[in-house]
Amino acid sequence: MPTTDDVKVGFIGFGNMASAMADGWIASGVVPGNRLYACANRYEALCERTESRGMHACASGEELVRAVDVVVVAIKPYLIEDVLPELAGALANKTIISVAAGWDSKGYEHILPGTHHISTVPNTPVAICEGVIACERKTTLSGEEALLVHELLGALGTVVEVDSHLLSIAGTIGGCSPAFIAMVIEALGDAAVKYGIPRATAYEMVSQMVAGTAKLQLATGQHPGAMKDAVCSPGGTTIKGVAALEAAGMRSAFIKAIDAIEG
Ligand SMILES: NC(=O)C1=CN([C@@H]2O[C@H](COP(=O)(O)OP(=O)(O)OC[C@H]3O[C@@H](n4cnc5c(N)ncnc54)[C@H](OP(=O)(O)O)[C@@H]3O)[C@@H](O)[C@H]2O)C=CC1
Ligand SMILES: O=C(O)[C@@H]1CCC=N1
Repeated sequence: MPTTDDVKVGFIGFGNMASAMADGWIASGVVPGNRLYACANRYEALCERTESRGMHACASGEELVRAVDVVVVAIKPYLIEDVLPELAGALANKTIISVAAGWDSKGYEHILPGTHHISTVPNTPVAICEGVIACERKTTLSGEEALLVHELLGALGTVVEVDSHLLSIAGTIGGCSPAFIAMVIEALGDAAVKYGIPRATAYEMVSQMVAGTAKLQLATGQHPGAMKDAVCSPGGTTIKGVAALEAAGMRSAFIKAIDAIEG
C-alpha cells in the first residue's frame, strides 16, 4: 500500500478542478509534480498544463490508470458514463477519488461495481490549500486507502464528511459558492472604483476584507449576525448599507441561488 511518501496520483481530466488540486498538492509538498499524472481530451493543450507543473502527461486513460495508485476522476459529470466503464478492468485495483458533482457512491457502484471509490466535491481554493472538500461518508475504500485519501485531501483544506443524502448540498455550498463570493468581491470592487479607488487597490482591499471576516468567524465561532451587529453603530453608516441590502433582497437572492442548483 503506498503512502504520501511514494503515492502516484493521476487525474482523468485536467481542467479547472484537477489543476487546482494539483497546485495544492505541489504547494503543500504532499505530492510533488513528478508523482502527478494527467490525461485529457486535447493532448497538446494538456502537455502545456502539465509541463509547467513538472507533471506527466498521458496520452490515454489506460496509460494513466496503469501508471498511478490513486485516480482522481475530474471530467464533467455527463462524460463519466462514457469514459469510466472502458477503464473498469484497469481501475479494479486502484483507489478512485471522484470530484464530479452529482456522482455519489451509489452511482459509482452502478458503473464500476466492486471498485474502491470515494465521492467528493472540492472547491477551487484547494489550489492554495484553503479549500473545502465535501466527502461522502459511505465509501468502498479499505481502511488503509481511506487513511491515505484523507491525508491527501486534508493537505488541500478542510475535509467535511457527510451522509450520502447531504453530499449534493454540501458540494454546492463548498464547490459553487466561490463563484458567488467572487461576484461579491467584483461588485464591491466596482463600488470602490465608482468612488475613485483604483481597480487593483479595490480588489486587494475587498479580498483581504472577505478573507479577514471569514477568518475572524472561524477563529471566534461568533454568530455571523453578532459580527454584523458589531459593525453597525447606532445611527451610523453601516446600518444604512445593511438596510439597502435587505431592501434589495440580498439574503433571499443567495438562498434562491442554492435553490436554483438543488431544486
Ligand atoms: N470547477 C470547479 O470549481 C469544480 C468542479 N467540480 C467537478 O470537477 C469536474 C471537472 O470540472 P472542471 O474542472 O470545472 O471542468 P473543465 O472543463 O475545466 O475540465 C474538464 C477536463 O476534462 C477533460 N476531458 C474531456 N473529455 C475527456 C475524456 N474523454 N477523457 C479525459 N479527459 C477529458 C478536458 O480536456 P480538454 O480540456 O482537453 O477538453 C478537461 O481537461 C466536474 O465533474 C465538476 O463537477 C467539482 C467541484 C468544483
Ligand atoms: O459548476 C459546476 O458544475 C461545478 C460543480 C461544483 C462547482 N462547479
